[in-house]
Amino acid sequence: MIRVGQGFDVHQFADDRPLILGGIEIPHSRGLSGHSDADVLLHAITDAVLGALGKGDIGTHFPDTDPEYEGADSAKLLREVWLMAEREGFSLGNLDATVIAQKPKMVPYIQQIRERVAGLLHGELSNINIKATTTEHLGFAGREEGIAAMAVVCLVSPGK
Ligand SMILES: Nc1ccn([C@@H]2O[C@H](COP(=O)(O)O)[C@@H](O)[C@H]2O)c(=O)n1
Ligand SMILES: C[C@@]1(CO)OP(=O)(O)OP(=O)(O)OC[C@H]1O
Repeated sequence: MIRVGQGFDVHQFADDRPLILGGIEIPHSRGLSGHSDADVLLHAITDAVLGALGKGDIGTHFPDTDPEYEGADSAKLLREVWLMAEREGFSLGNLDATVIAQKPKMVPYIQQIRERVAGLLHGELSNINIKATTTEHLGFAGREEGIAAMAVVCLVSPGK
């Protein structure tokens, strides 16, 4: 069986926060605001996995009104969701994600993020593509007000 899901998320920049993207800390003058660590890329991937499973979205499973998730490590949230997928017999077919950010330059960190995501999803590097684009200074990302991320995930399970 093959299941496909997509995810999209946005977080606003905030001073005095580390920038966590794809489960790693990226050197930058500002981080992102959020109830959790605000890892916008892992949130998009988490939503894509939940979408593929037909199980709602990240806010339903981990409400931003629940103090348990205040400052949460988004890698742990993704691991929890990925365990649901594995329990249903799925493994990663492939994942493709895009970070939409005017800054910082993501290219130097893409490989490290791929390795981190591969570890979280028990996937092979060759099945995990992470890329980045600016918006040519247009819109909220272009004005460096925030970062967006989108992800598409394909899950596969043997049989049918
Ligand atoms: N935050 C970003 C944005 C883009 N890149 C890399 O630059 C390339 C060109 O971006 P454009 O938005 O001008 O098309 C893009 O393909 C990425 O390789 C980046 O590293 N970090
Ligand atoms: C991750 C959660 C939970 O801490 O909070 P945020 O970091 O605010 O992220 P968002 O993508 O707005 O929604 C999902 C959440 O409920």
